[in-house]
Parts: sequence; C-alpha cells; structure tokens
Amino acid sequence: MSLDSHIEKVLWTQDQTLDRVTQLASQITRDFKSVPDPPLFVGVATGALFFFADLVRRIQLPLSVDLVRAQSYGSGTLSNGAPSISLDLKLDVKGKHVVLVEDIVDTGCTLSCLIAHLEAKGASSVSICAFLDKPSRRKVPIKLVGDGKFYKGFECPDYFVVGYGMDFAELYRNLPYIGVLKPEHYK
Ligand SMILES: O=P(O)(O)OC[C@H]1O[C@H](OP(=O)(O)OP(=O)(O)O)[C@H](O)[C@@H]1O
Ligand code: HPA
Repeated sequence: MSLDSHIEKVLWTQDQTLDRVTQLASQITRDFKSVPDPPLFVGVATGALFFFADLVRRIQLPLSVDLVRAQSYGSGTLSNGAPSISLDLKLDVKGKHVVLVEDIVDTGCTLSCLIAHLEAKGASSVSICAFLDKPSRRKVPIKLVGDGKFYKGFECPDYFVVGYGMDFAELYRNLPYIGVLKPEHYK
C-alpha cells in the first residue's frame, strides 16, 4: 500500500510548504541582518529536522546550527507529561541570539521547557520559528526571551497532522507534504 493512500486530507502541499519556508527565511534574513553577532539556530529533534534543514539553507546570513531534543510525546497522539531534555546543545548559548526551530507548537509544553533551558544558560534572546502553530490546544503560554520574535508558517486546525517531519507512532515523517491520516491508521 502506498504512503499517499494512508492520507485522508492534505492540509499543505509540498509546494505550499516550501514556498512558506522561503518566505520565513526571507523575513528572518531581514530581521537579523543588522544584528552584529551571528545568530544560533537550534533545531528541535526529531520532528523539526526537515523544516530546520530547509529553513537555514535559505537564510542569507552567517549563522551557527545546533540541535536539542525534549521528549514529551508517547508513541501516539497523546502527550506523556512534562517534557525533559534528552539531548542537550553542543554549543555555548551564553550571550547568543538563539532561534529555536520547531515543526509544531501544540500545548506549548515542549517549547516552554526549551525556552526556560536556553534562558537559564544565558541566551540574550530566544526567538521561535515554528512551521505550524495549533493555538486551540495551548496549555502553556509561549514566553519569549529578550527581544525574541515568534515566526510561524501556518496556523494549524485541531487535527493530529503528519508529514514534513511530523510523525504518528514514528511513521510518516518522510511524507513531503502535511496531512491528516485516515482514521484506521491512527491505531
Ligand atoms: O507543544 P507540545 O504539545 O509540547 O507539542 C509539540 C512537540 O511535540 C512534537 O515532538 P515529540 O515530543 O512528539 O517528538 P518528535 O519531535 O521526536 O516527534 C513536536 O515535534 C514538538 O516538539
Ligand atoms: O499534530 C501533531 N502531529 C505530530 N506531532 C505532534 N506533536 C504535537 N502535535 C502534533
């Protein structure tokens, strides 16, 4: 059975996804052009990896990259509680302008944990770049650090979405667009 046949509904096609990534990268390039120190872009593994790679390669500025992982979700669509940091950054964030790159903000628990972590490590600002934002599910407000900004690709309706890095039970991350599975595949 093909991958596409598991999808009930496409929310954003591959072209729409990549066009929006290009727009976000242009906006970030403009906003950070006058910042004297190169910013540090931190991708949140695993889900953000595809978006992260596409985004940073479109930003026309010297920048550093690193990864972090905060585990909060179980194997399905339900969170298994407060996230904890299971992979820390390699680089020093003290005094850095950090942009945290996420595939999706849902309850906000993962991002809040990561922002607090970066602030405690002395980042001078923390901005967020999330491809999708699902504000209808928010439990924790997103508090930026310093003059950090919140960039978002699209507002996501209240579906459990897959593709472009986002998984259900560790599958479907390789789907090149974003969609919703047929009900029989959420099992
Ligand atoms: O706003 P929240 O409710 O915290 O949800 C968002 C987080 O959930 C997903 O990660 P997950 O923990 O499933 O790990 P993954 O990136 O490996 O899929 C997603 O990639 C975000 O990091
Ligand atoms: O809708 C979603 N899809 C995949 N992972 C997620 N993590 C939080 N929300 C989602």
